[in-house]
Parts: sequence; C-alpha cells; structure tokens
Amino acid sequence: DRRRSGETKLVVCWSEKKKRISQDLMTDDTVQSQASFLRLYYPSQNTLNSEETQWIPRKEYYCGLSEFLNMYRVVGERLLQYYFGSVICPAKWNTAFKPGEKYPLIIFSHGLGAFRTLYSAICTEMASQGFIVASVEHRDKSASATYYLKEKSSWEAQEEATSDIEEEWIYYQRLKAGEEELPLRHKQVQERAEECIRALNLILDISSGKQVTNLLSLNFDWTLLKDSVDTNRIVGMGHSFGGATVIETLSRESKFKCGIAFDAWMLPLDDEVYHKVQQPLLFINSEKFQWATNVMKMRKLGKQNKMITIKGTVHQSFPDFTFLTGQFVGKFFKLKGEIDPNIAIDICNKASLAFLQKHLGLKKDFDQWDPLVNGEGQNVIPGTNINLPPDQPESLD
Ligand SMILES: CCN(CC)CCN(C[C@]12C[C@](c3ccc(C(F)(F)F)cc3)(C1)C2)C(=O)Cn1c(SCc2ccc(F)cc2)nc(=O)c2c1C=CC2
Repeated sequence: DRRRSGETKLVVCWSEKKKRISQDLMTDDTVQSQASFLRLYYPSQNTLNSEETQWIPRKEYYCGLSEFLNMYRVVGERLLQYYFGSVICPAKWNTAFKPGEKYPLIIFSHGLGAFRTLYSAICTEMASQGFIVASVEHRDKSASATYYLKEKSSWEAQEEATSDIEEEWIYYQRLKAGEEELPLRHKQVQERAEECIRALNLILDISSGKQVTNLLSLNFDWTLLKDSVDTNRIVGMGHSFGGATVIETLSRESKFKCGIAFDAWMLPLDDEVYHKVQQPLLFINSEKFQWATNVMKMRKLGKQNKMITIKGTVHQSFPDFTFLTGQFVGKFFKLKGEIDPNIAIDICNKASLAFLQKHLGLKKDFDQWDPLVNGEGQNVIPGTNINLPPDQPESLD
C-alpha cells in the first residue's frame, strides 16, 4: 500500500517462509537458435545479502503503458513513473539458486499490453512453492513495450565510441482504424506460442548444462541451473491473451503436461486448435470479464477440464496492479473487485497448486486445496457465473 512518505512498496503479503528470487535472461537469435527474453523466478537459499528486484525495470515501459492506456504520453509516463516507480517486487534479485533437486517448470505468458514483470504475485508464490517460473516477454507487439539488444554495426560503434550493443525498443501495436482484430490476434497468438516453446527449450538447454550467453550482462551463474528442471513436469500458465497463448502452446508442444489460464481471452484462437489440445486445463475466471461465447469456447476444449470463477474479482485481479492502488482509484480503473485482492490471489494460487499436484503427480500437500478446484468454498463458484445456452450436443459442436 502507499506509505505516507509517498514511497510505494508492493505489499508483500506472501508467506516469507522461503525466499524466491528473480533474474532476467535475454538471448538472441544470432548466438542461440532460441531468441528469448524472460524473467526467471525460482526457489533460492535463504541468503540475506541481495538486492531488491525492480518491479518495472526501465522507464520505457511506463511510456509504452501510457500509450496502451490511451493516456497523453508525457502526462501518462510521468504519472505512472511517479506512482509506481519505486515499487519493488517481492523477490530478492540474483541470490544463489537452491540446487540439489529437480523443480517443475512453469512458462508464464502475459496479457495484452502487459510485459514480463507484472504478474509477480503469482510467479513469486509459485517459486516459493518449489517451481521455476519463466515469465516470457513477448515481441509480437502485444506488450506495452519490450526491447531487443542488437550488436551495433562496427561503423556506428566507432562513430559513437560507445559499447557495441544498443537497445531497440518496440511498442504496443494499436489496431488501425477499421482494421480487423482477428487476423492480427491470430498471428500474434502463434508468435507467442513459438516464443513460449523457445523459452522452454532455452531453459531445458540451460538445465542440460549448455552454455548460454545472457545478453543482459548480469553477473548470474546460469550453470547453477544445471540438472535443476524436472523435464516431465512442464506447465503452461497465462493471463487473458496469455491464456489463449497457453492453449496454442499446448496444442503444439506435448512436453507441456498441463495448462492454467487466468481469465482466458479466447478470440485469438482458431477453430483448428480445439481438437489438438490433449493436456488437461484449469480455467480460473473472474466474475466480471467473461461472456457467453468466450466461456463456450473454453467448454469446447473438453469435458475433463476444470473451471472455477472467483467471486468479486475483475480482469485485473490477476496482474500486480490490483495491489498497488487504494480502494477509490482501484475501483474506478477496475483494478480491484469487491474481494480483497490478497484473498483473491491466494485462492487463485492455491487452486493452481492443487491442480498441478494432481496432473504433475507432485508429492506435496497441495491436495488440501482440491475443494477449491471443484468450486467449493465461500469465494468460488464451480464453472462460470455466465448464463450459457443449453449444452450443444457433441455432434453440433
Ligand atoms: C484502453 C486500452 N484498451 C486496449 C485494448 C483496453 C485495455 N484493457 C483494460 C485495462 C488494462 C487496464 C489498466 C492497466 C493498468 C492501469 C494502471 F494505471 F494501473 F497502470 C490502468 C488500467 C486498462 C485495465 C485491456 O486490454 C484488458 N485486457 C488485458 S489487460 C493486461 C494488462 C495490461 C497492462 C497492465 F499494466 C496489466 C495487465 N489483457 C488482455 O490480454 C486482454 C484484455 C482485453 C482483451 C484481452
């Protein structure tokens, strides 16, 4: 919550029992066949001396965000920087990885207009519970902002006598007036799925001991991750557009054992994908975002999937902004629902853990939250709160 001093700190409401830390990794397609950009959250030893993790690490993200939110660029950028510039993420930066066991791996996909750092409430909790989480930053122009590091041509480097690496920022691509949304979103969801699969392969390479060069010159010893990924326990997870990305990714890569979609936005998915997804899915929906055709598409994916709706939640109950404003601003911008955001994210995380224990065969105590996955509990509804037309007989699907 906002302190009187104006210093904003992301209220760390998670059990501090285990430290989790984060690290950024960017590789490019010149050195590796895996061009990836991701923030890695993972279990660490309880070391004290470590820096804080910047929640929004570069000012260009504020610029992109204000564009995406249709704010006046200068005003928006300064306002967002003023309010959120000092927020730190509830994870220690770059402390030693806790080797010695194999961890299940989650590949996380952000929503439209978001980017890799905005879902730390979910990612840090998963890391605390013994998962490695790779939160991918998509370069399909659906992110508010993202960047590449490019080798400068030797001429430029000499000319400016600066380092031979330069940043190339790309911003959210607005729909042009009269432009059809579907073709763009369909192309983007395919690109996003490829990026998730490349990120998976990059992490698997690192776990198999392959040398990777991190273009972000950070002093992190990636060899610590050797033999640390349980290659039979790979999960896709995502919010909204990221939920559709999970489905597209699972339909292409059978290494993913199951998927979890938070308030999935199904529009970008082609009819072809529905019969290609064999893996089990958990849909965790908000009360306010969903609509009949969207939920009906989720149902088309197969009866063995699970769906719950968390009462009193909105679309923004899943990203971190829901924790960062007071009641008035939060309600006004639909960043908060009726339910306390900490309770909502707690239900979301516990239901996810129970689903993952079941489908990954984990040996933990997450099955204590099985009732949540069945929609039993005071803040959850089994399935959806949206009135659907009577179930089409299979033949007409
Ligand atoms: C006006 C722009 N118009 C663009 C199409 C609609 C904008 N919009 C609703 C918003 C995002 C909102 C937001 C954020 C953040 C502040 C802040 F002030 F706190 F920073 C305020 C207000 C404005 C709630 C959405 O797009 C909703 N949405 C999202 S929101 C993902 C996101 C984006 C930015 C974030 F910082 C955090 C999370 N991800 C999706 O995949 C999909 C949709 C809709 C369909 C598919």
